[in-house]
Amino acid sequence: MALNLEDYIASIRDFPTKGILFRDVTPLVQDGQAFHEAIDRLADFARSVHTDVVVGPESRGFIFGAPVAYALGIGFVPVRKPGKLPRETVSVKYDLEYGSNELFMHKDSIKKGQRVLIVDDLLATGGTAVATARMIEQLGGVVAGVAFVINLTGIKQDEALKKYDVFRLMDLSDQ
Ligand SMILES: O=P(O)(O)OC[C@H]1O[C@H](OP(=O)(O)OP(=O)(O)O)[C@H](O)[C@@H]1O
Ligand SMILES: Nc1ncnc2[nH]cnc12
Repeated sequence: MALNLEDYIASIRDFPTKGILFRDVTPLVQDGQAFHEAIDRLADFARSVHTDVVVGPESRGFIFGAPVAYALGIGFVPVRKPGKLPRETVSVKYDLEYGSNELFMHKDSIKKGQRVLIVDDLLATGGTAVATARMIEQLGGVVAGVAFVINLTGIKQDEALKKYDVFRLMDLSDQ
């Protein structure tokens, strides 16, 4: 029988700062059956959009992205924070609620025309996903879809996400 994956998410008030309700995926990952089911369902979506390669943003995107790529027998590309990738990169700066951030990918990580699935644990403002999509497109890739374990509701999400096929395993409120 299918598990209720929402039961495996911990919610922590005022972490990492006051006013944030942190949705923690570690109980899901710690449970073999729940983790397996989450990856299977993300992998089904990946197949349905004809994914050639999976891209995952550091660091929680690695936890879900790499097993999805493995399940399909395709490659995984990490999106990293500043100062981590050793070879030639592309990068995109994006705004956070307070301040800004920059993400990087290796220049040779995506081949022209490849269908790319972005996988991450959680969609909040969409800043990370949109910045990642921009880099993929800059490299000549096609964003086949964007897949999350959790979609946070009640938060203003980047309109630029609307043009993509967005899939999530569950909706959870930001409050
Ligand atoms: O939709 P957004 O507003 O961009 O927020 C979602 C992103 O924030 C979190 O990562 P974080 O940058 O905290 O890094 P971590 O995975 O290393 O904890 C989460 O794992 C997503 O990648
Ligand atoms: N509320 C939240 N819980 C967990 N990760 C997050 N990343 C951004 N917002 C988050």
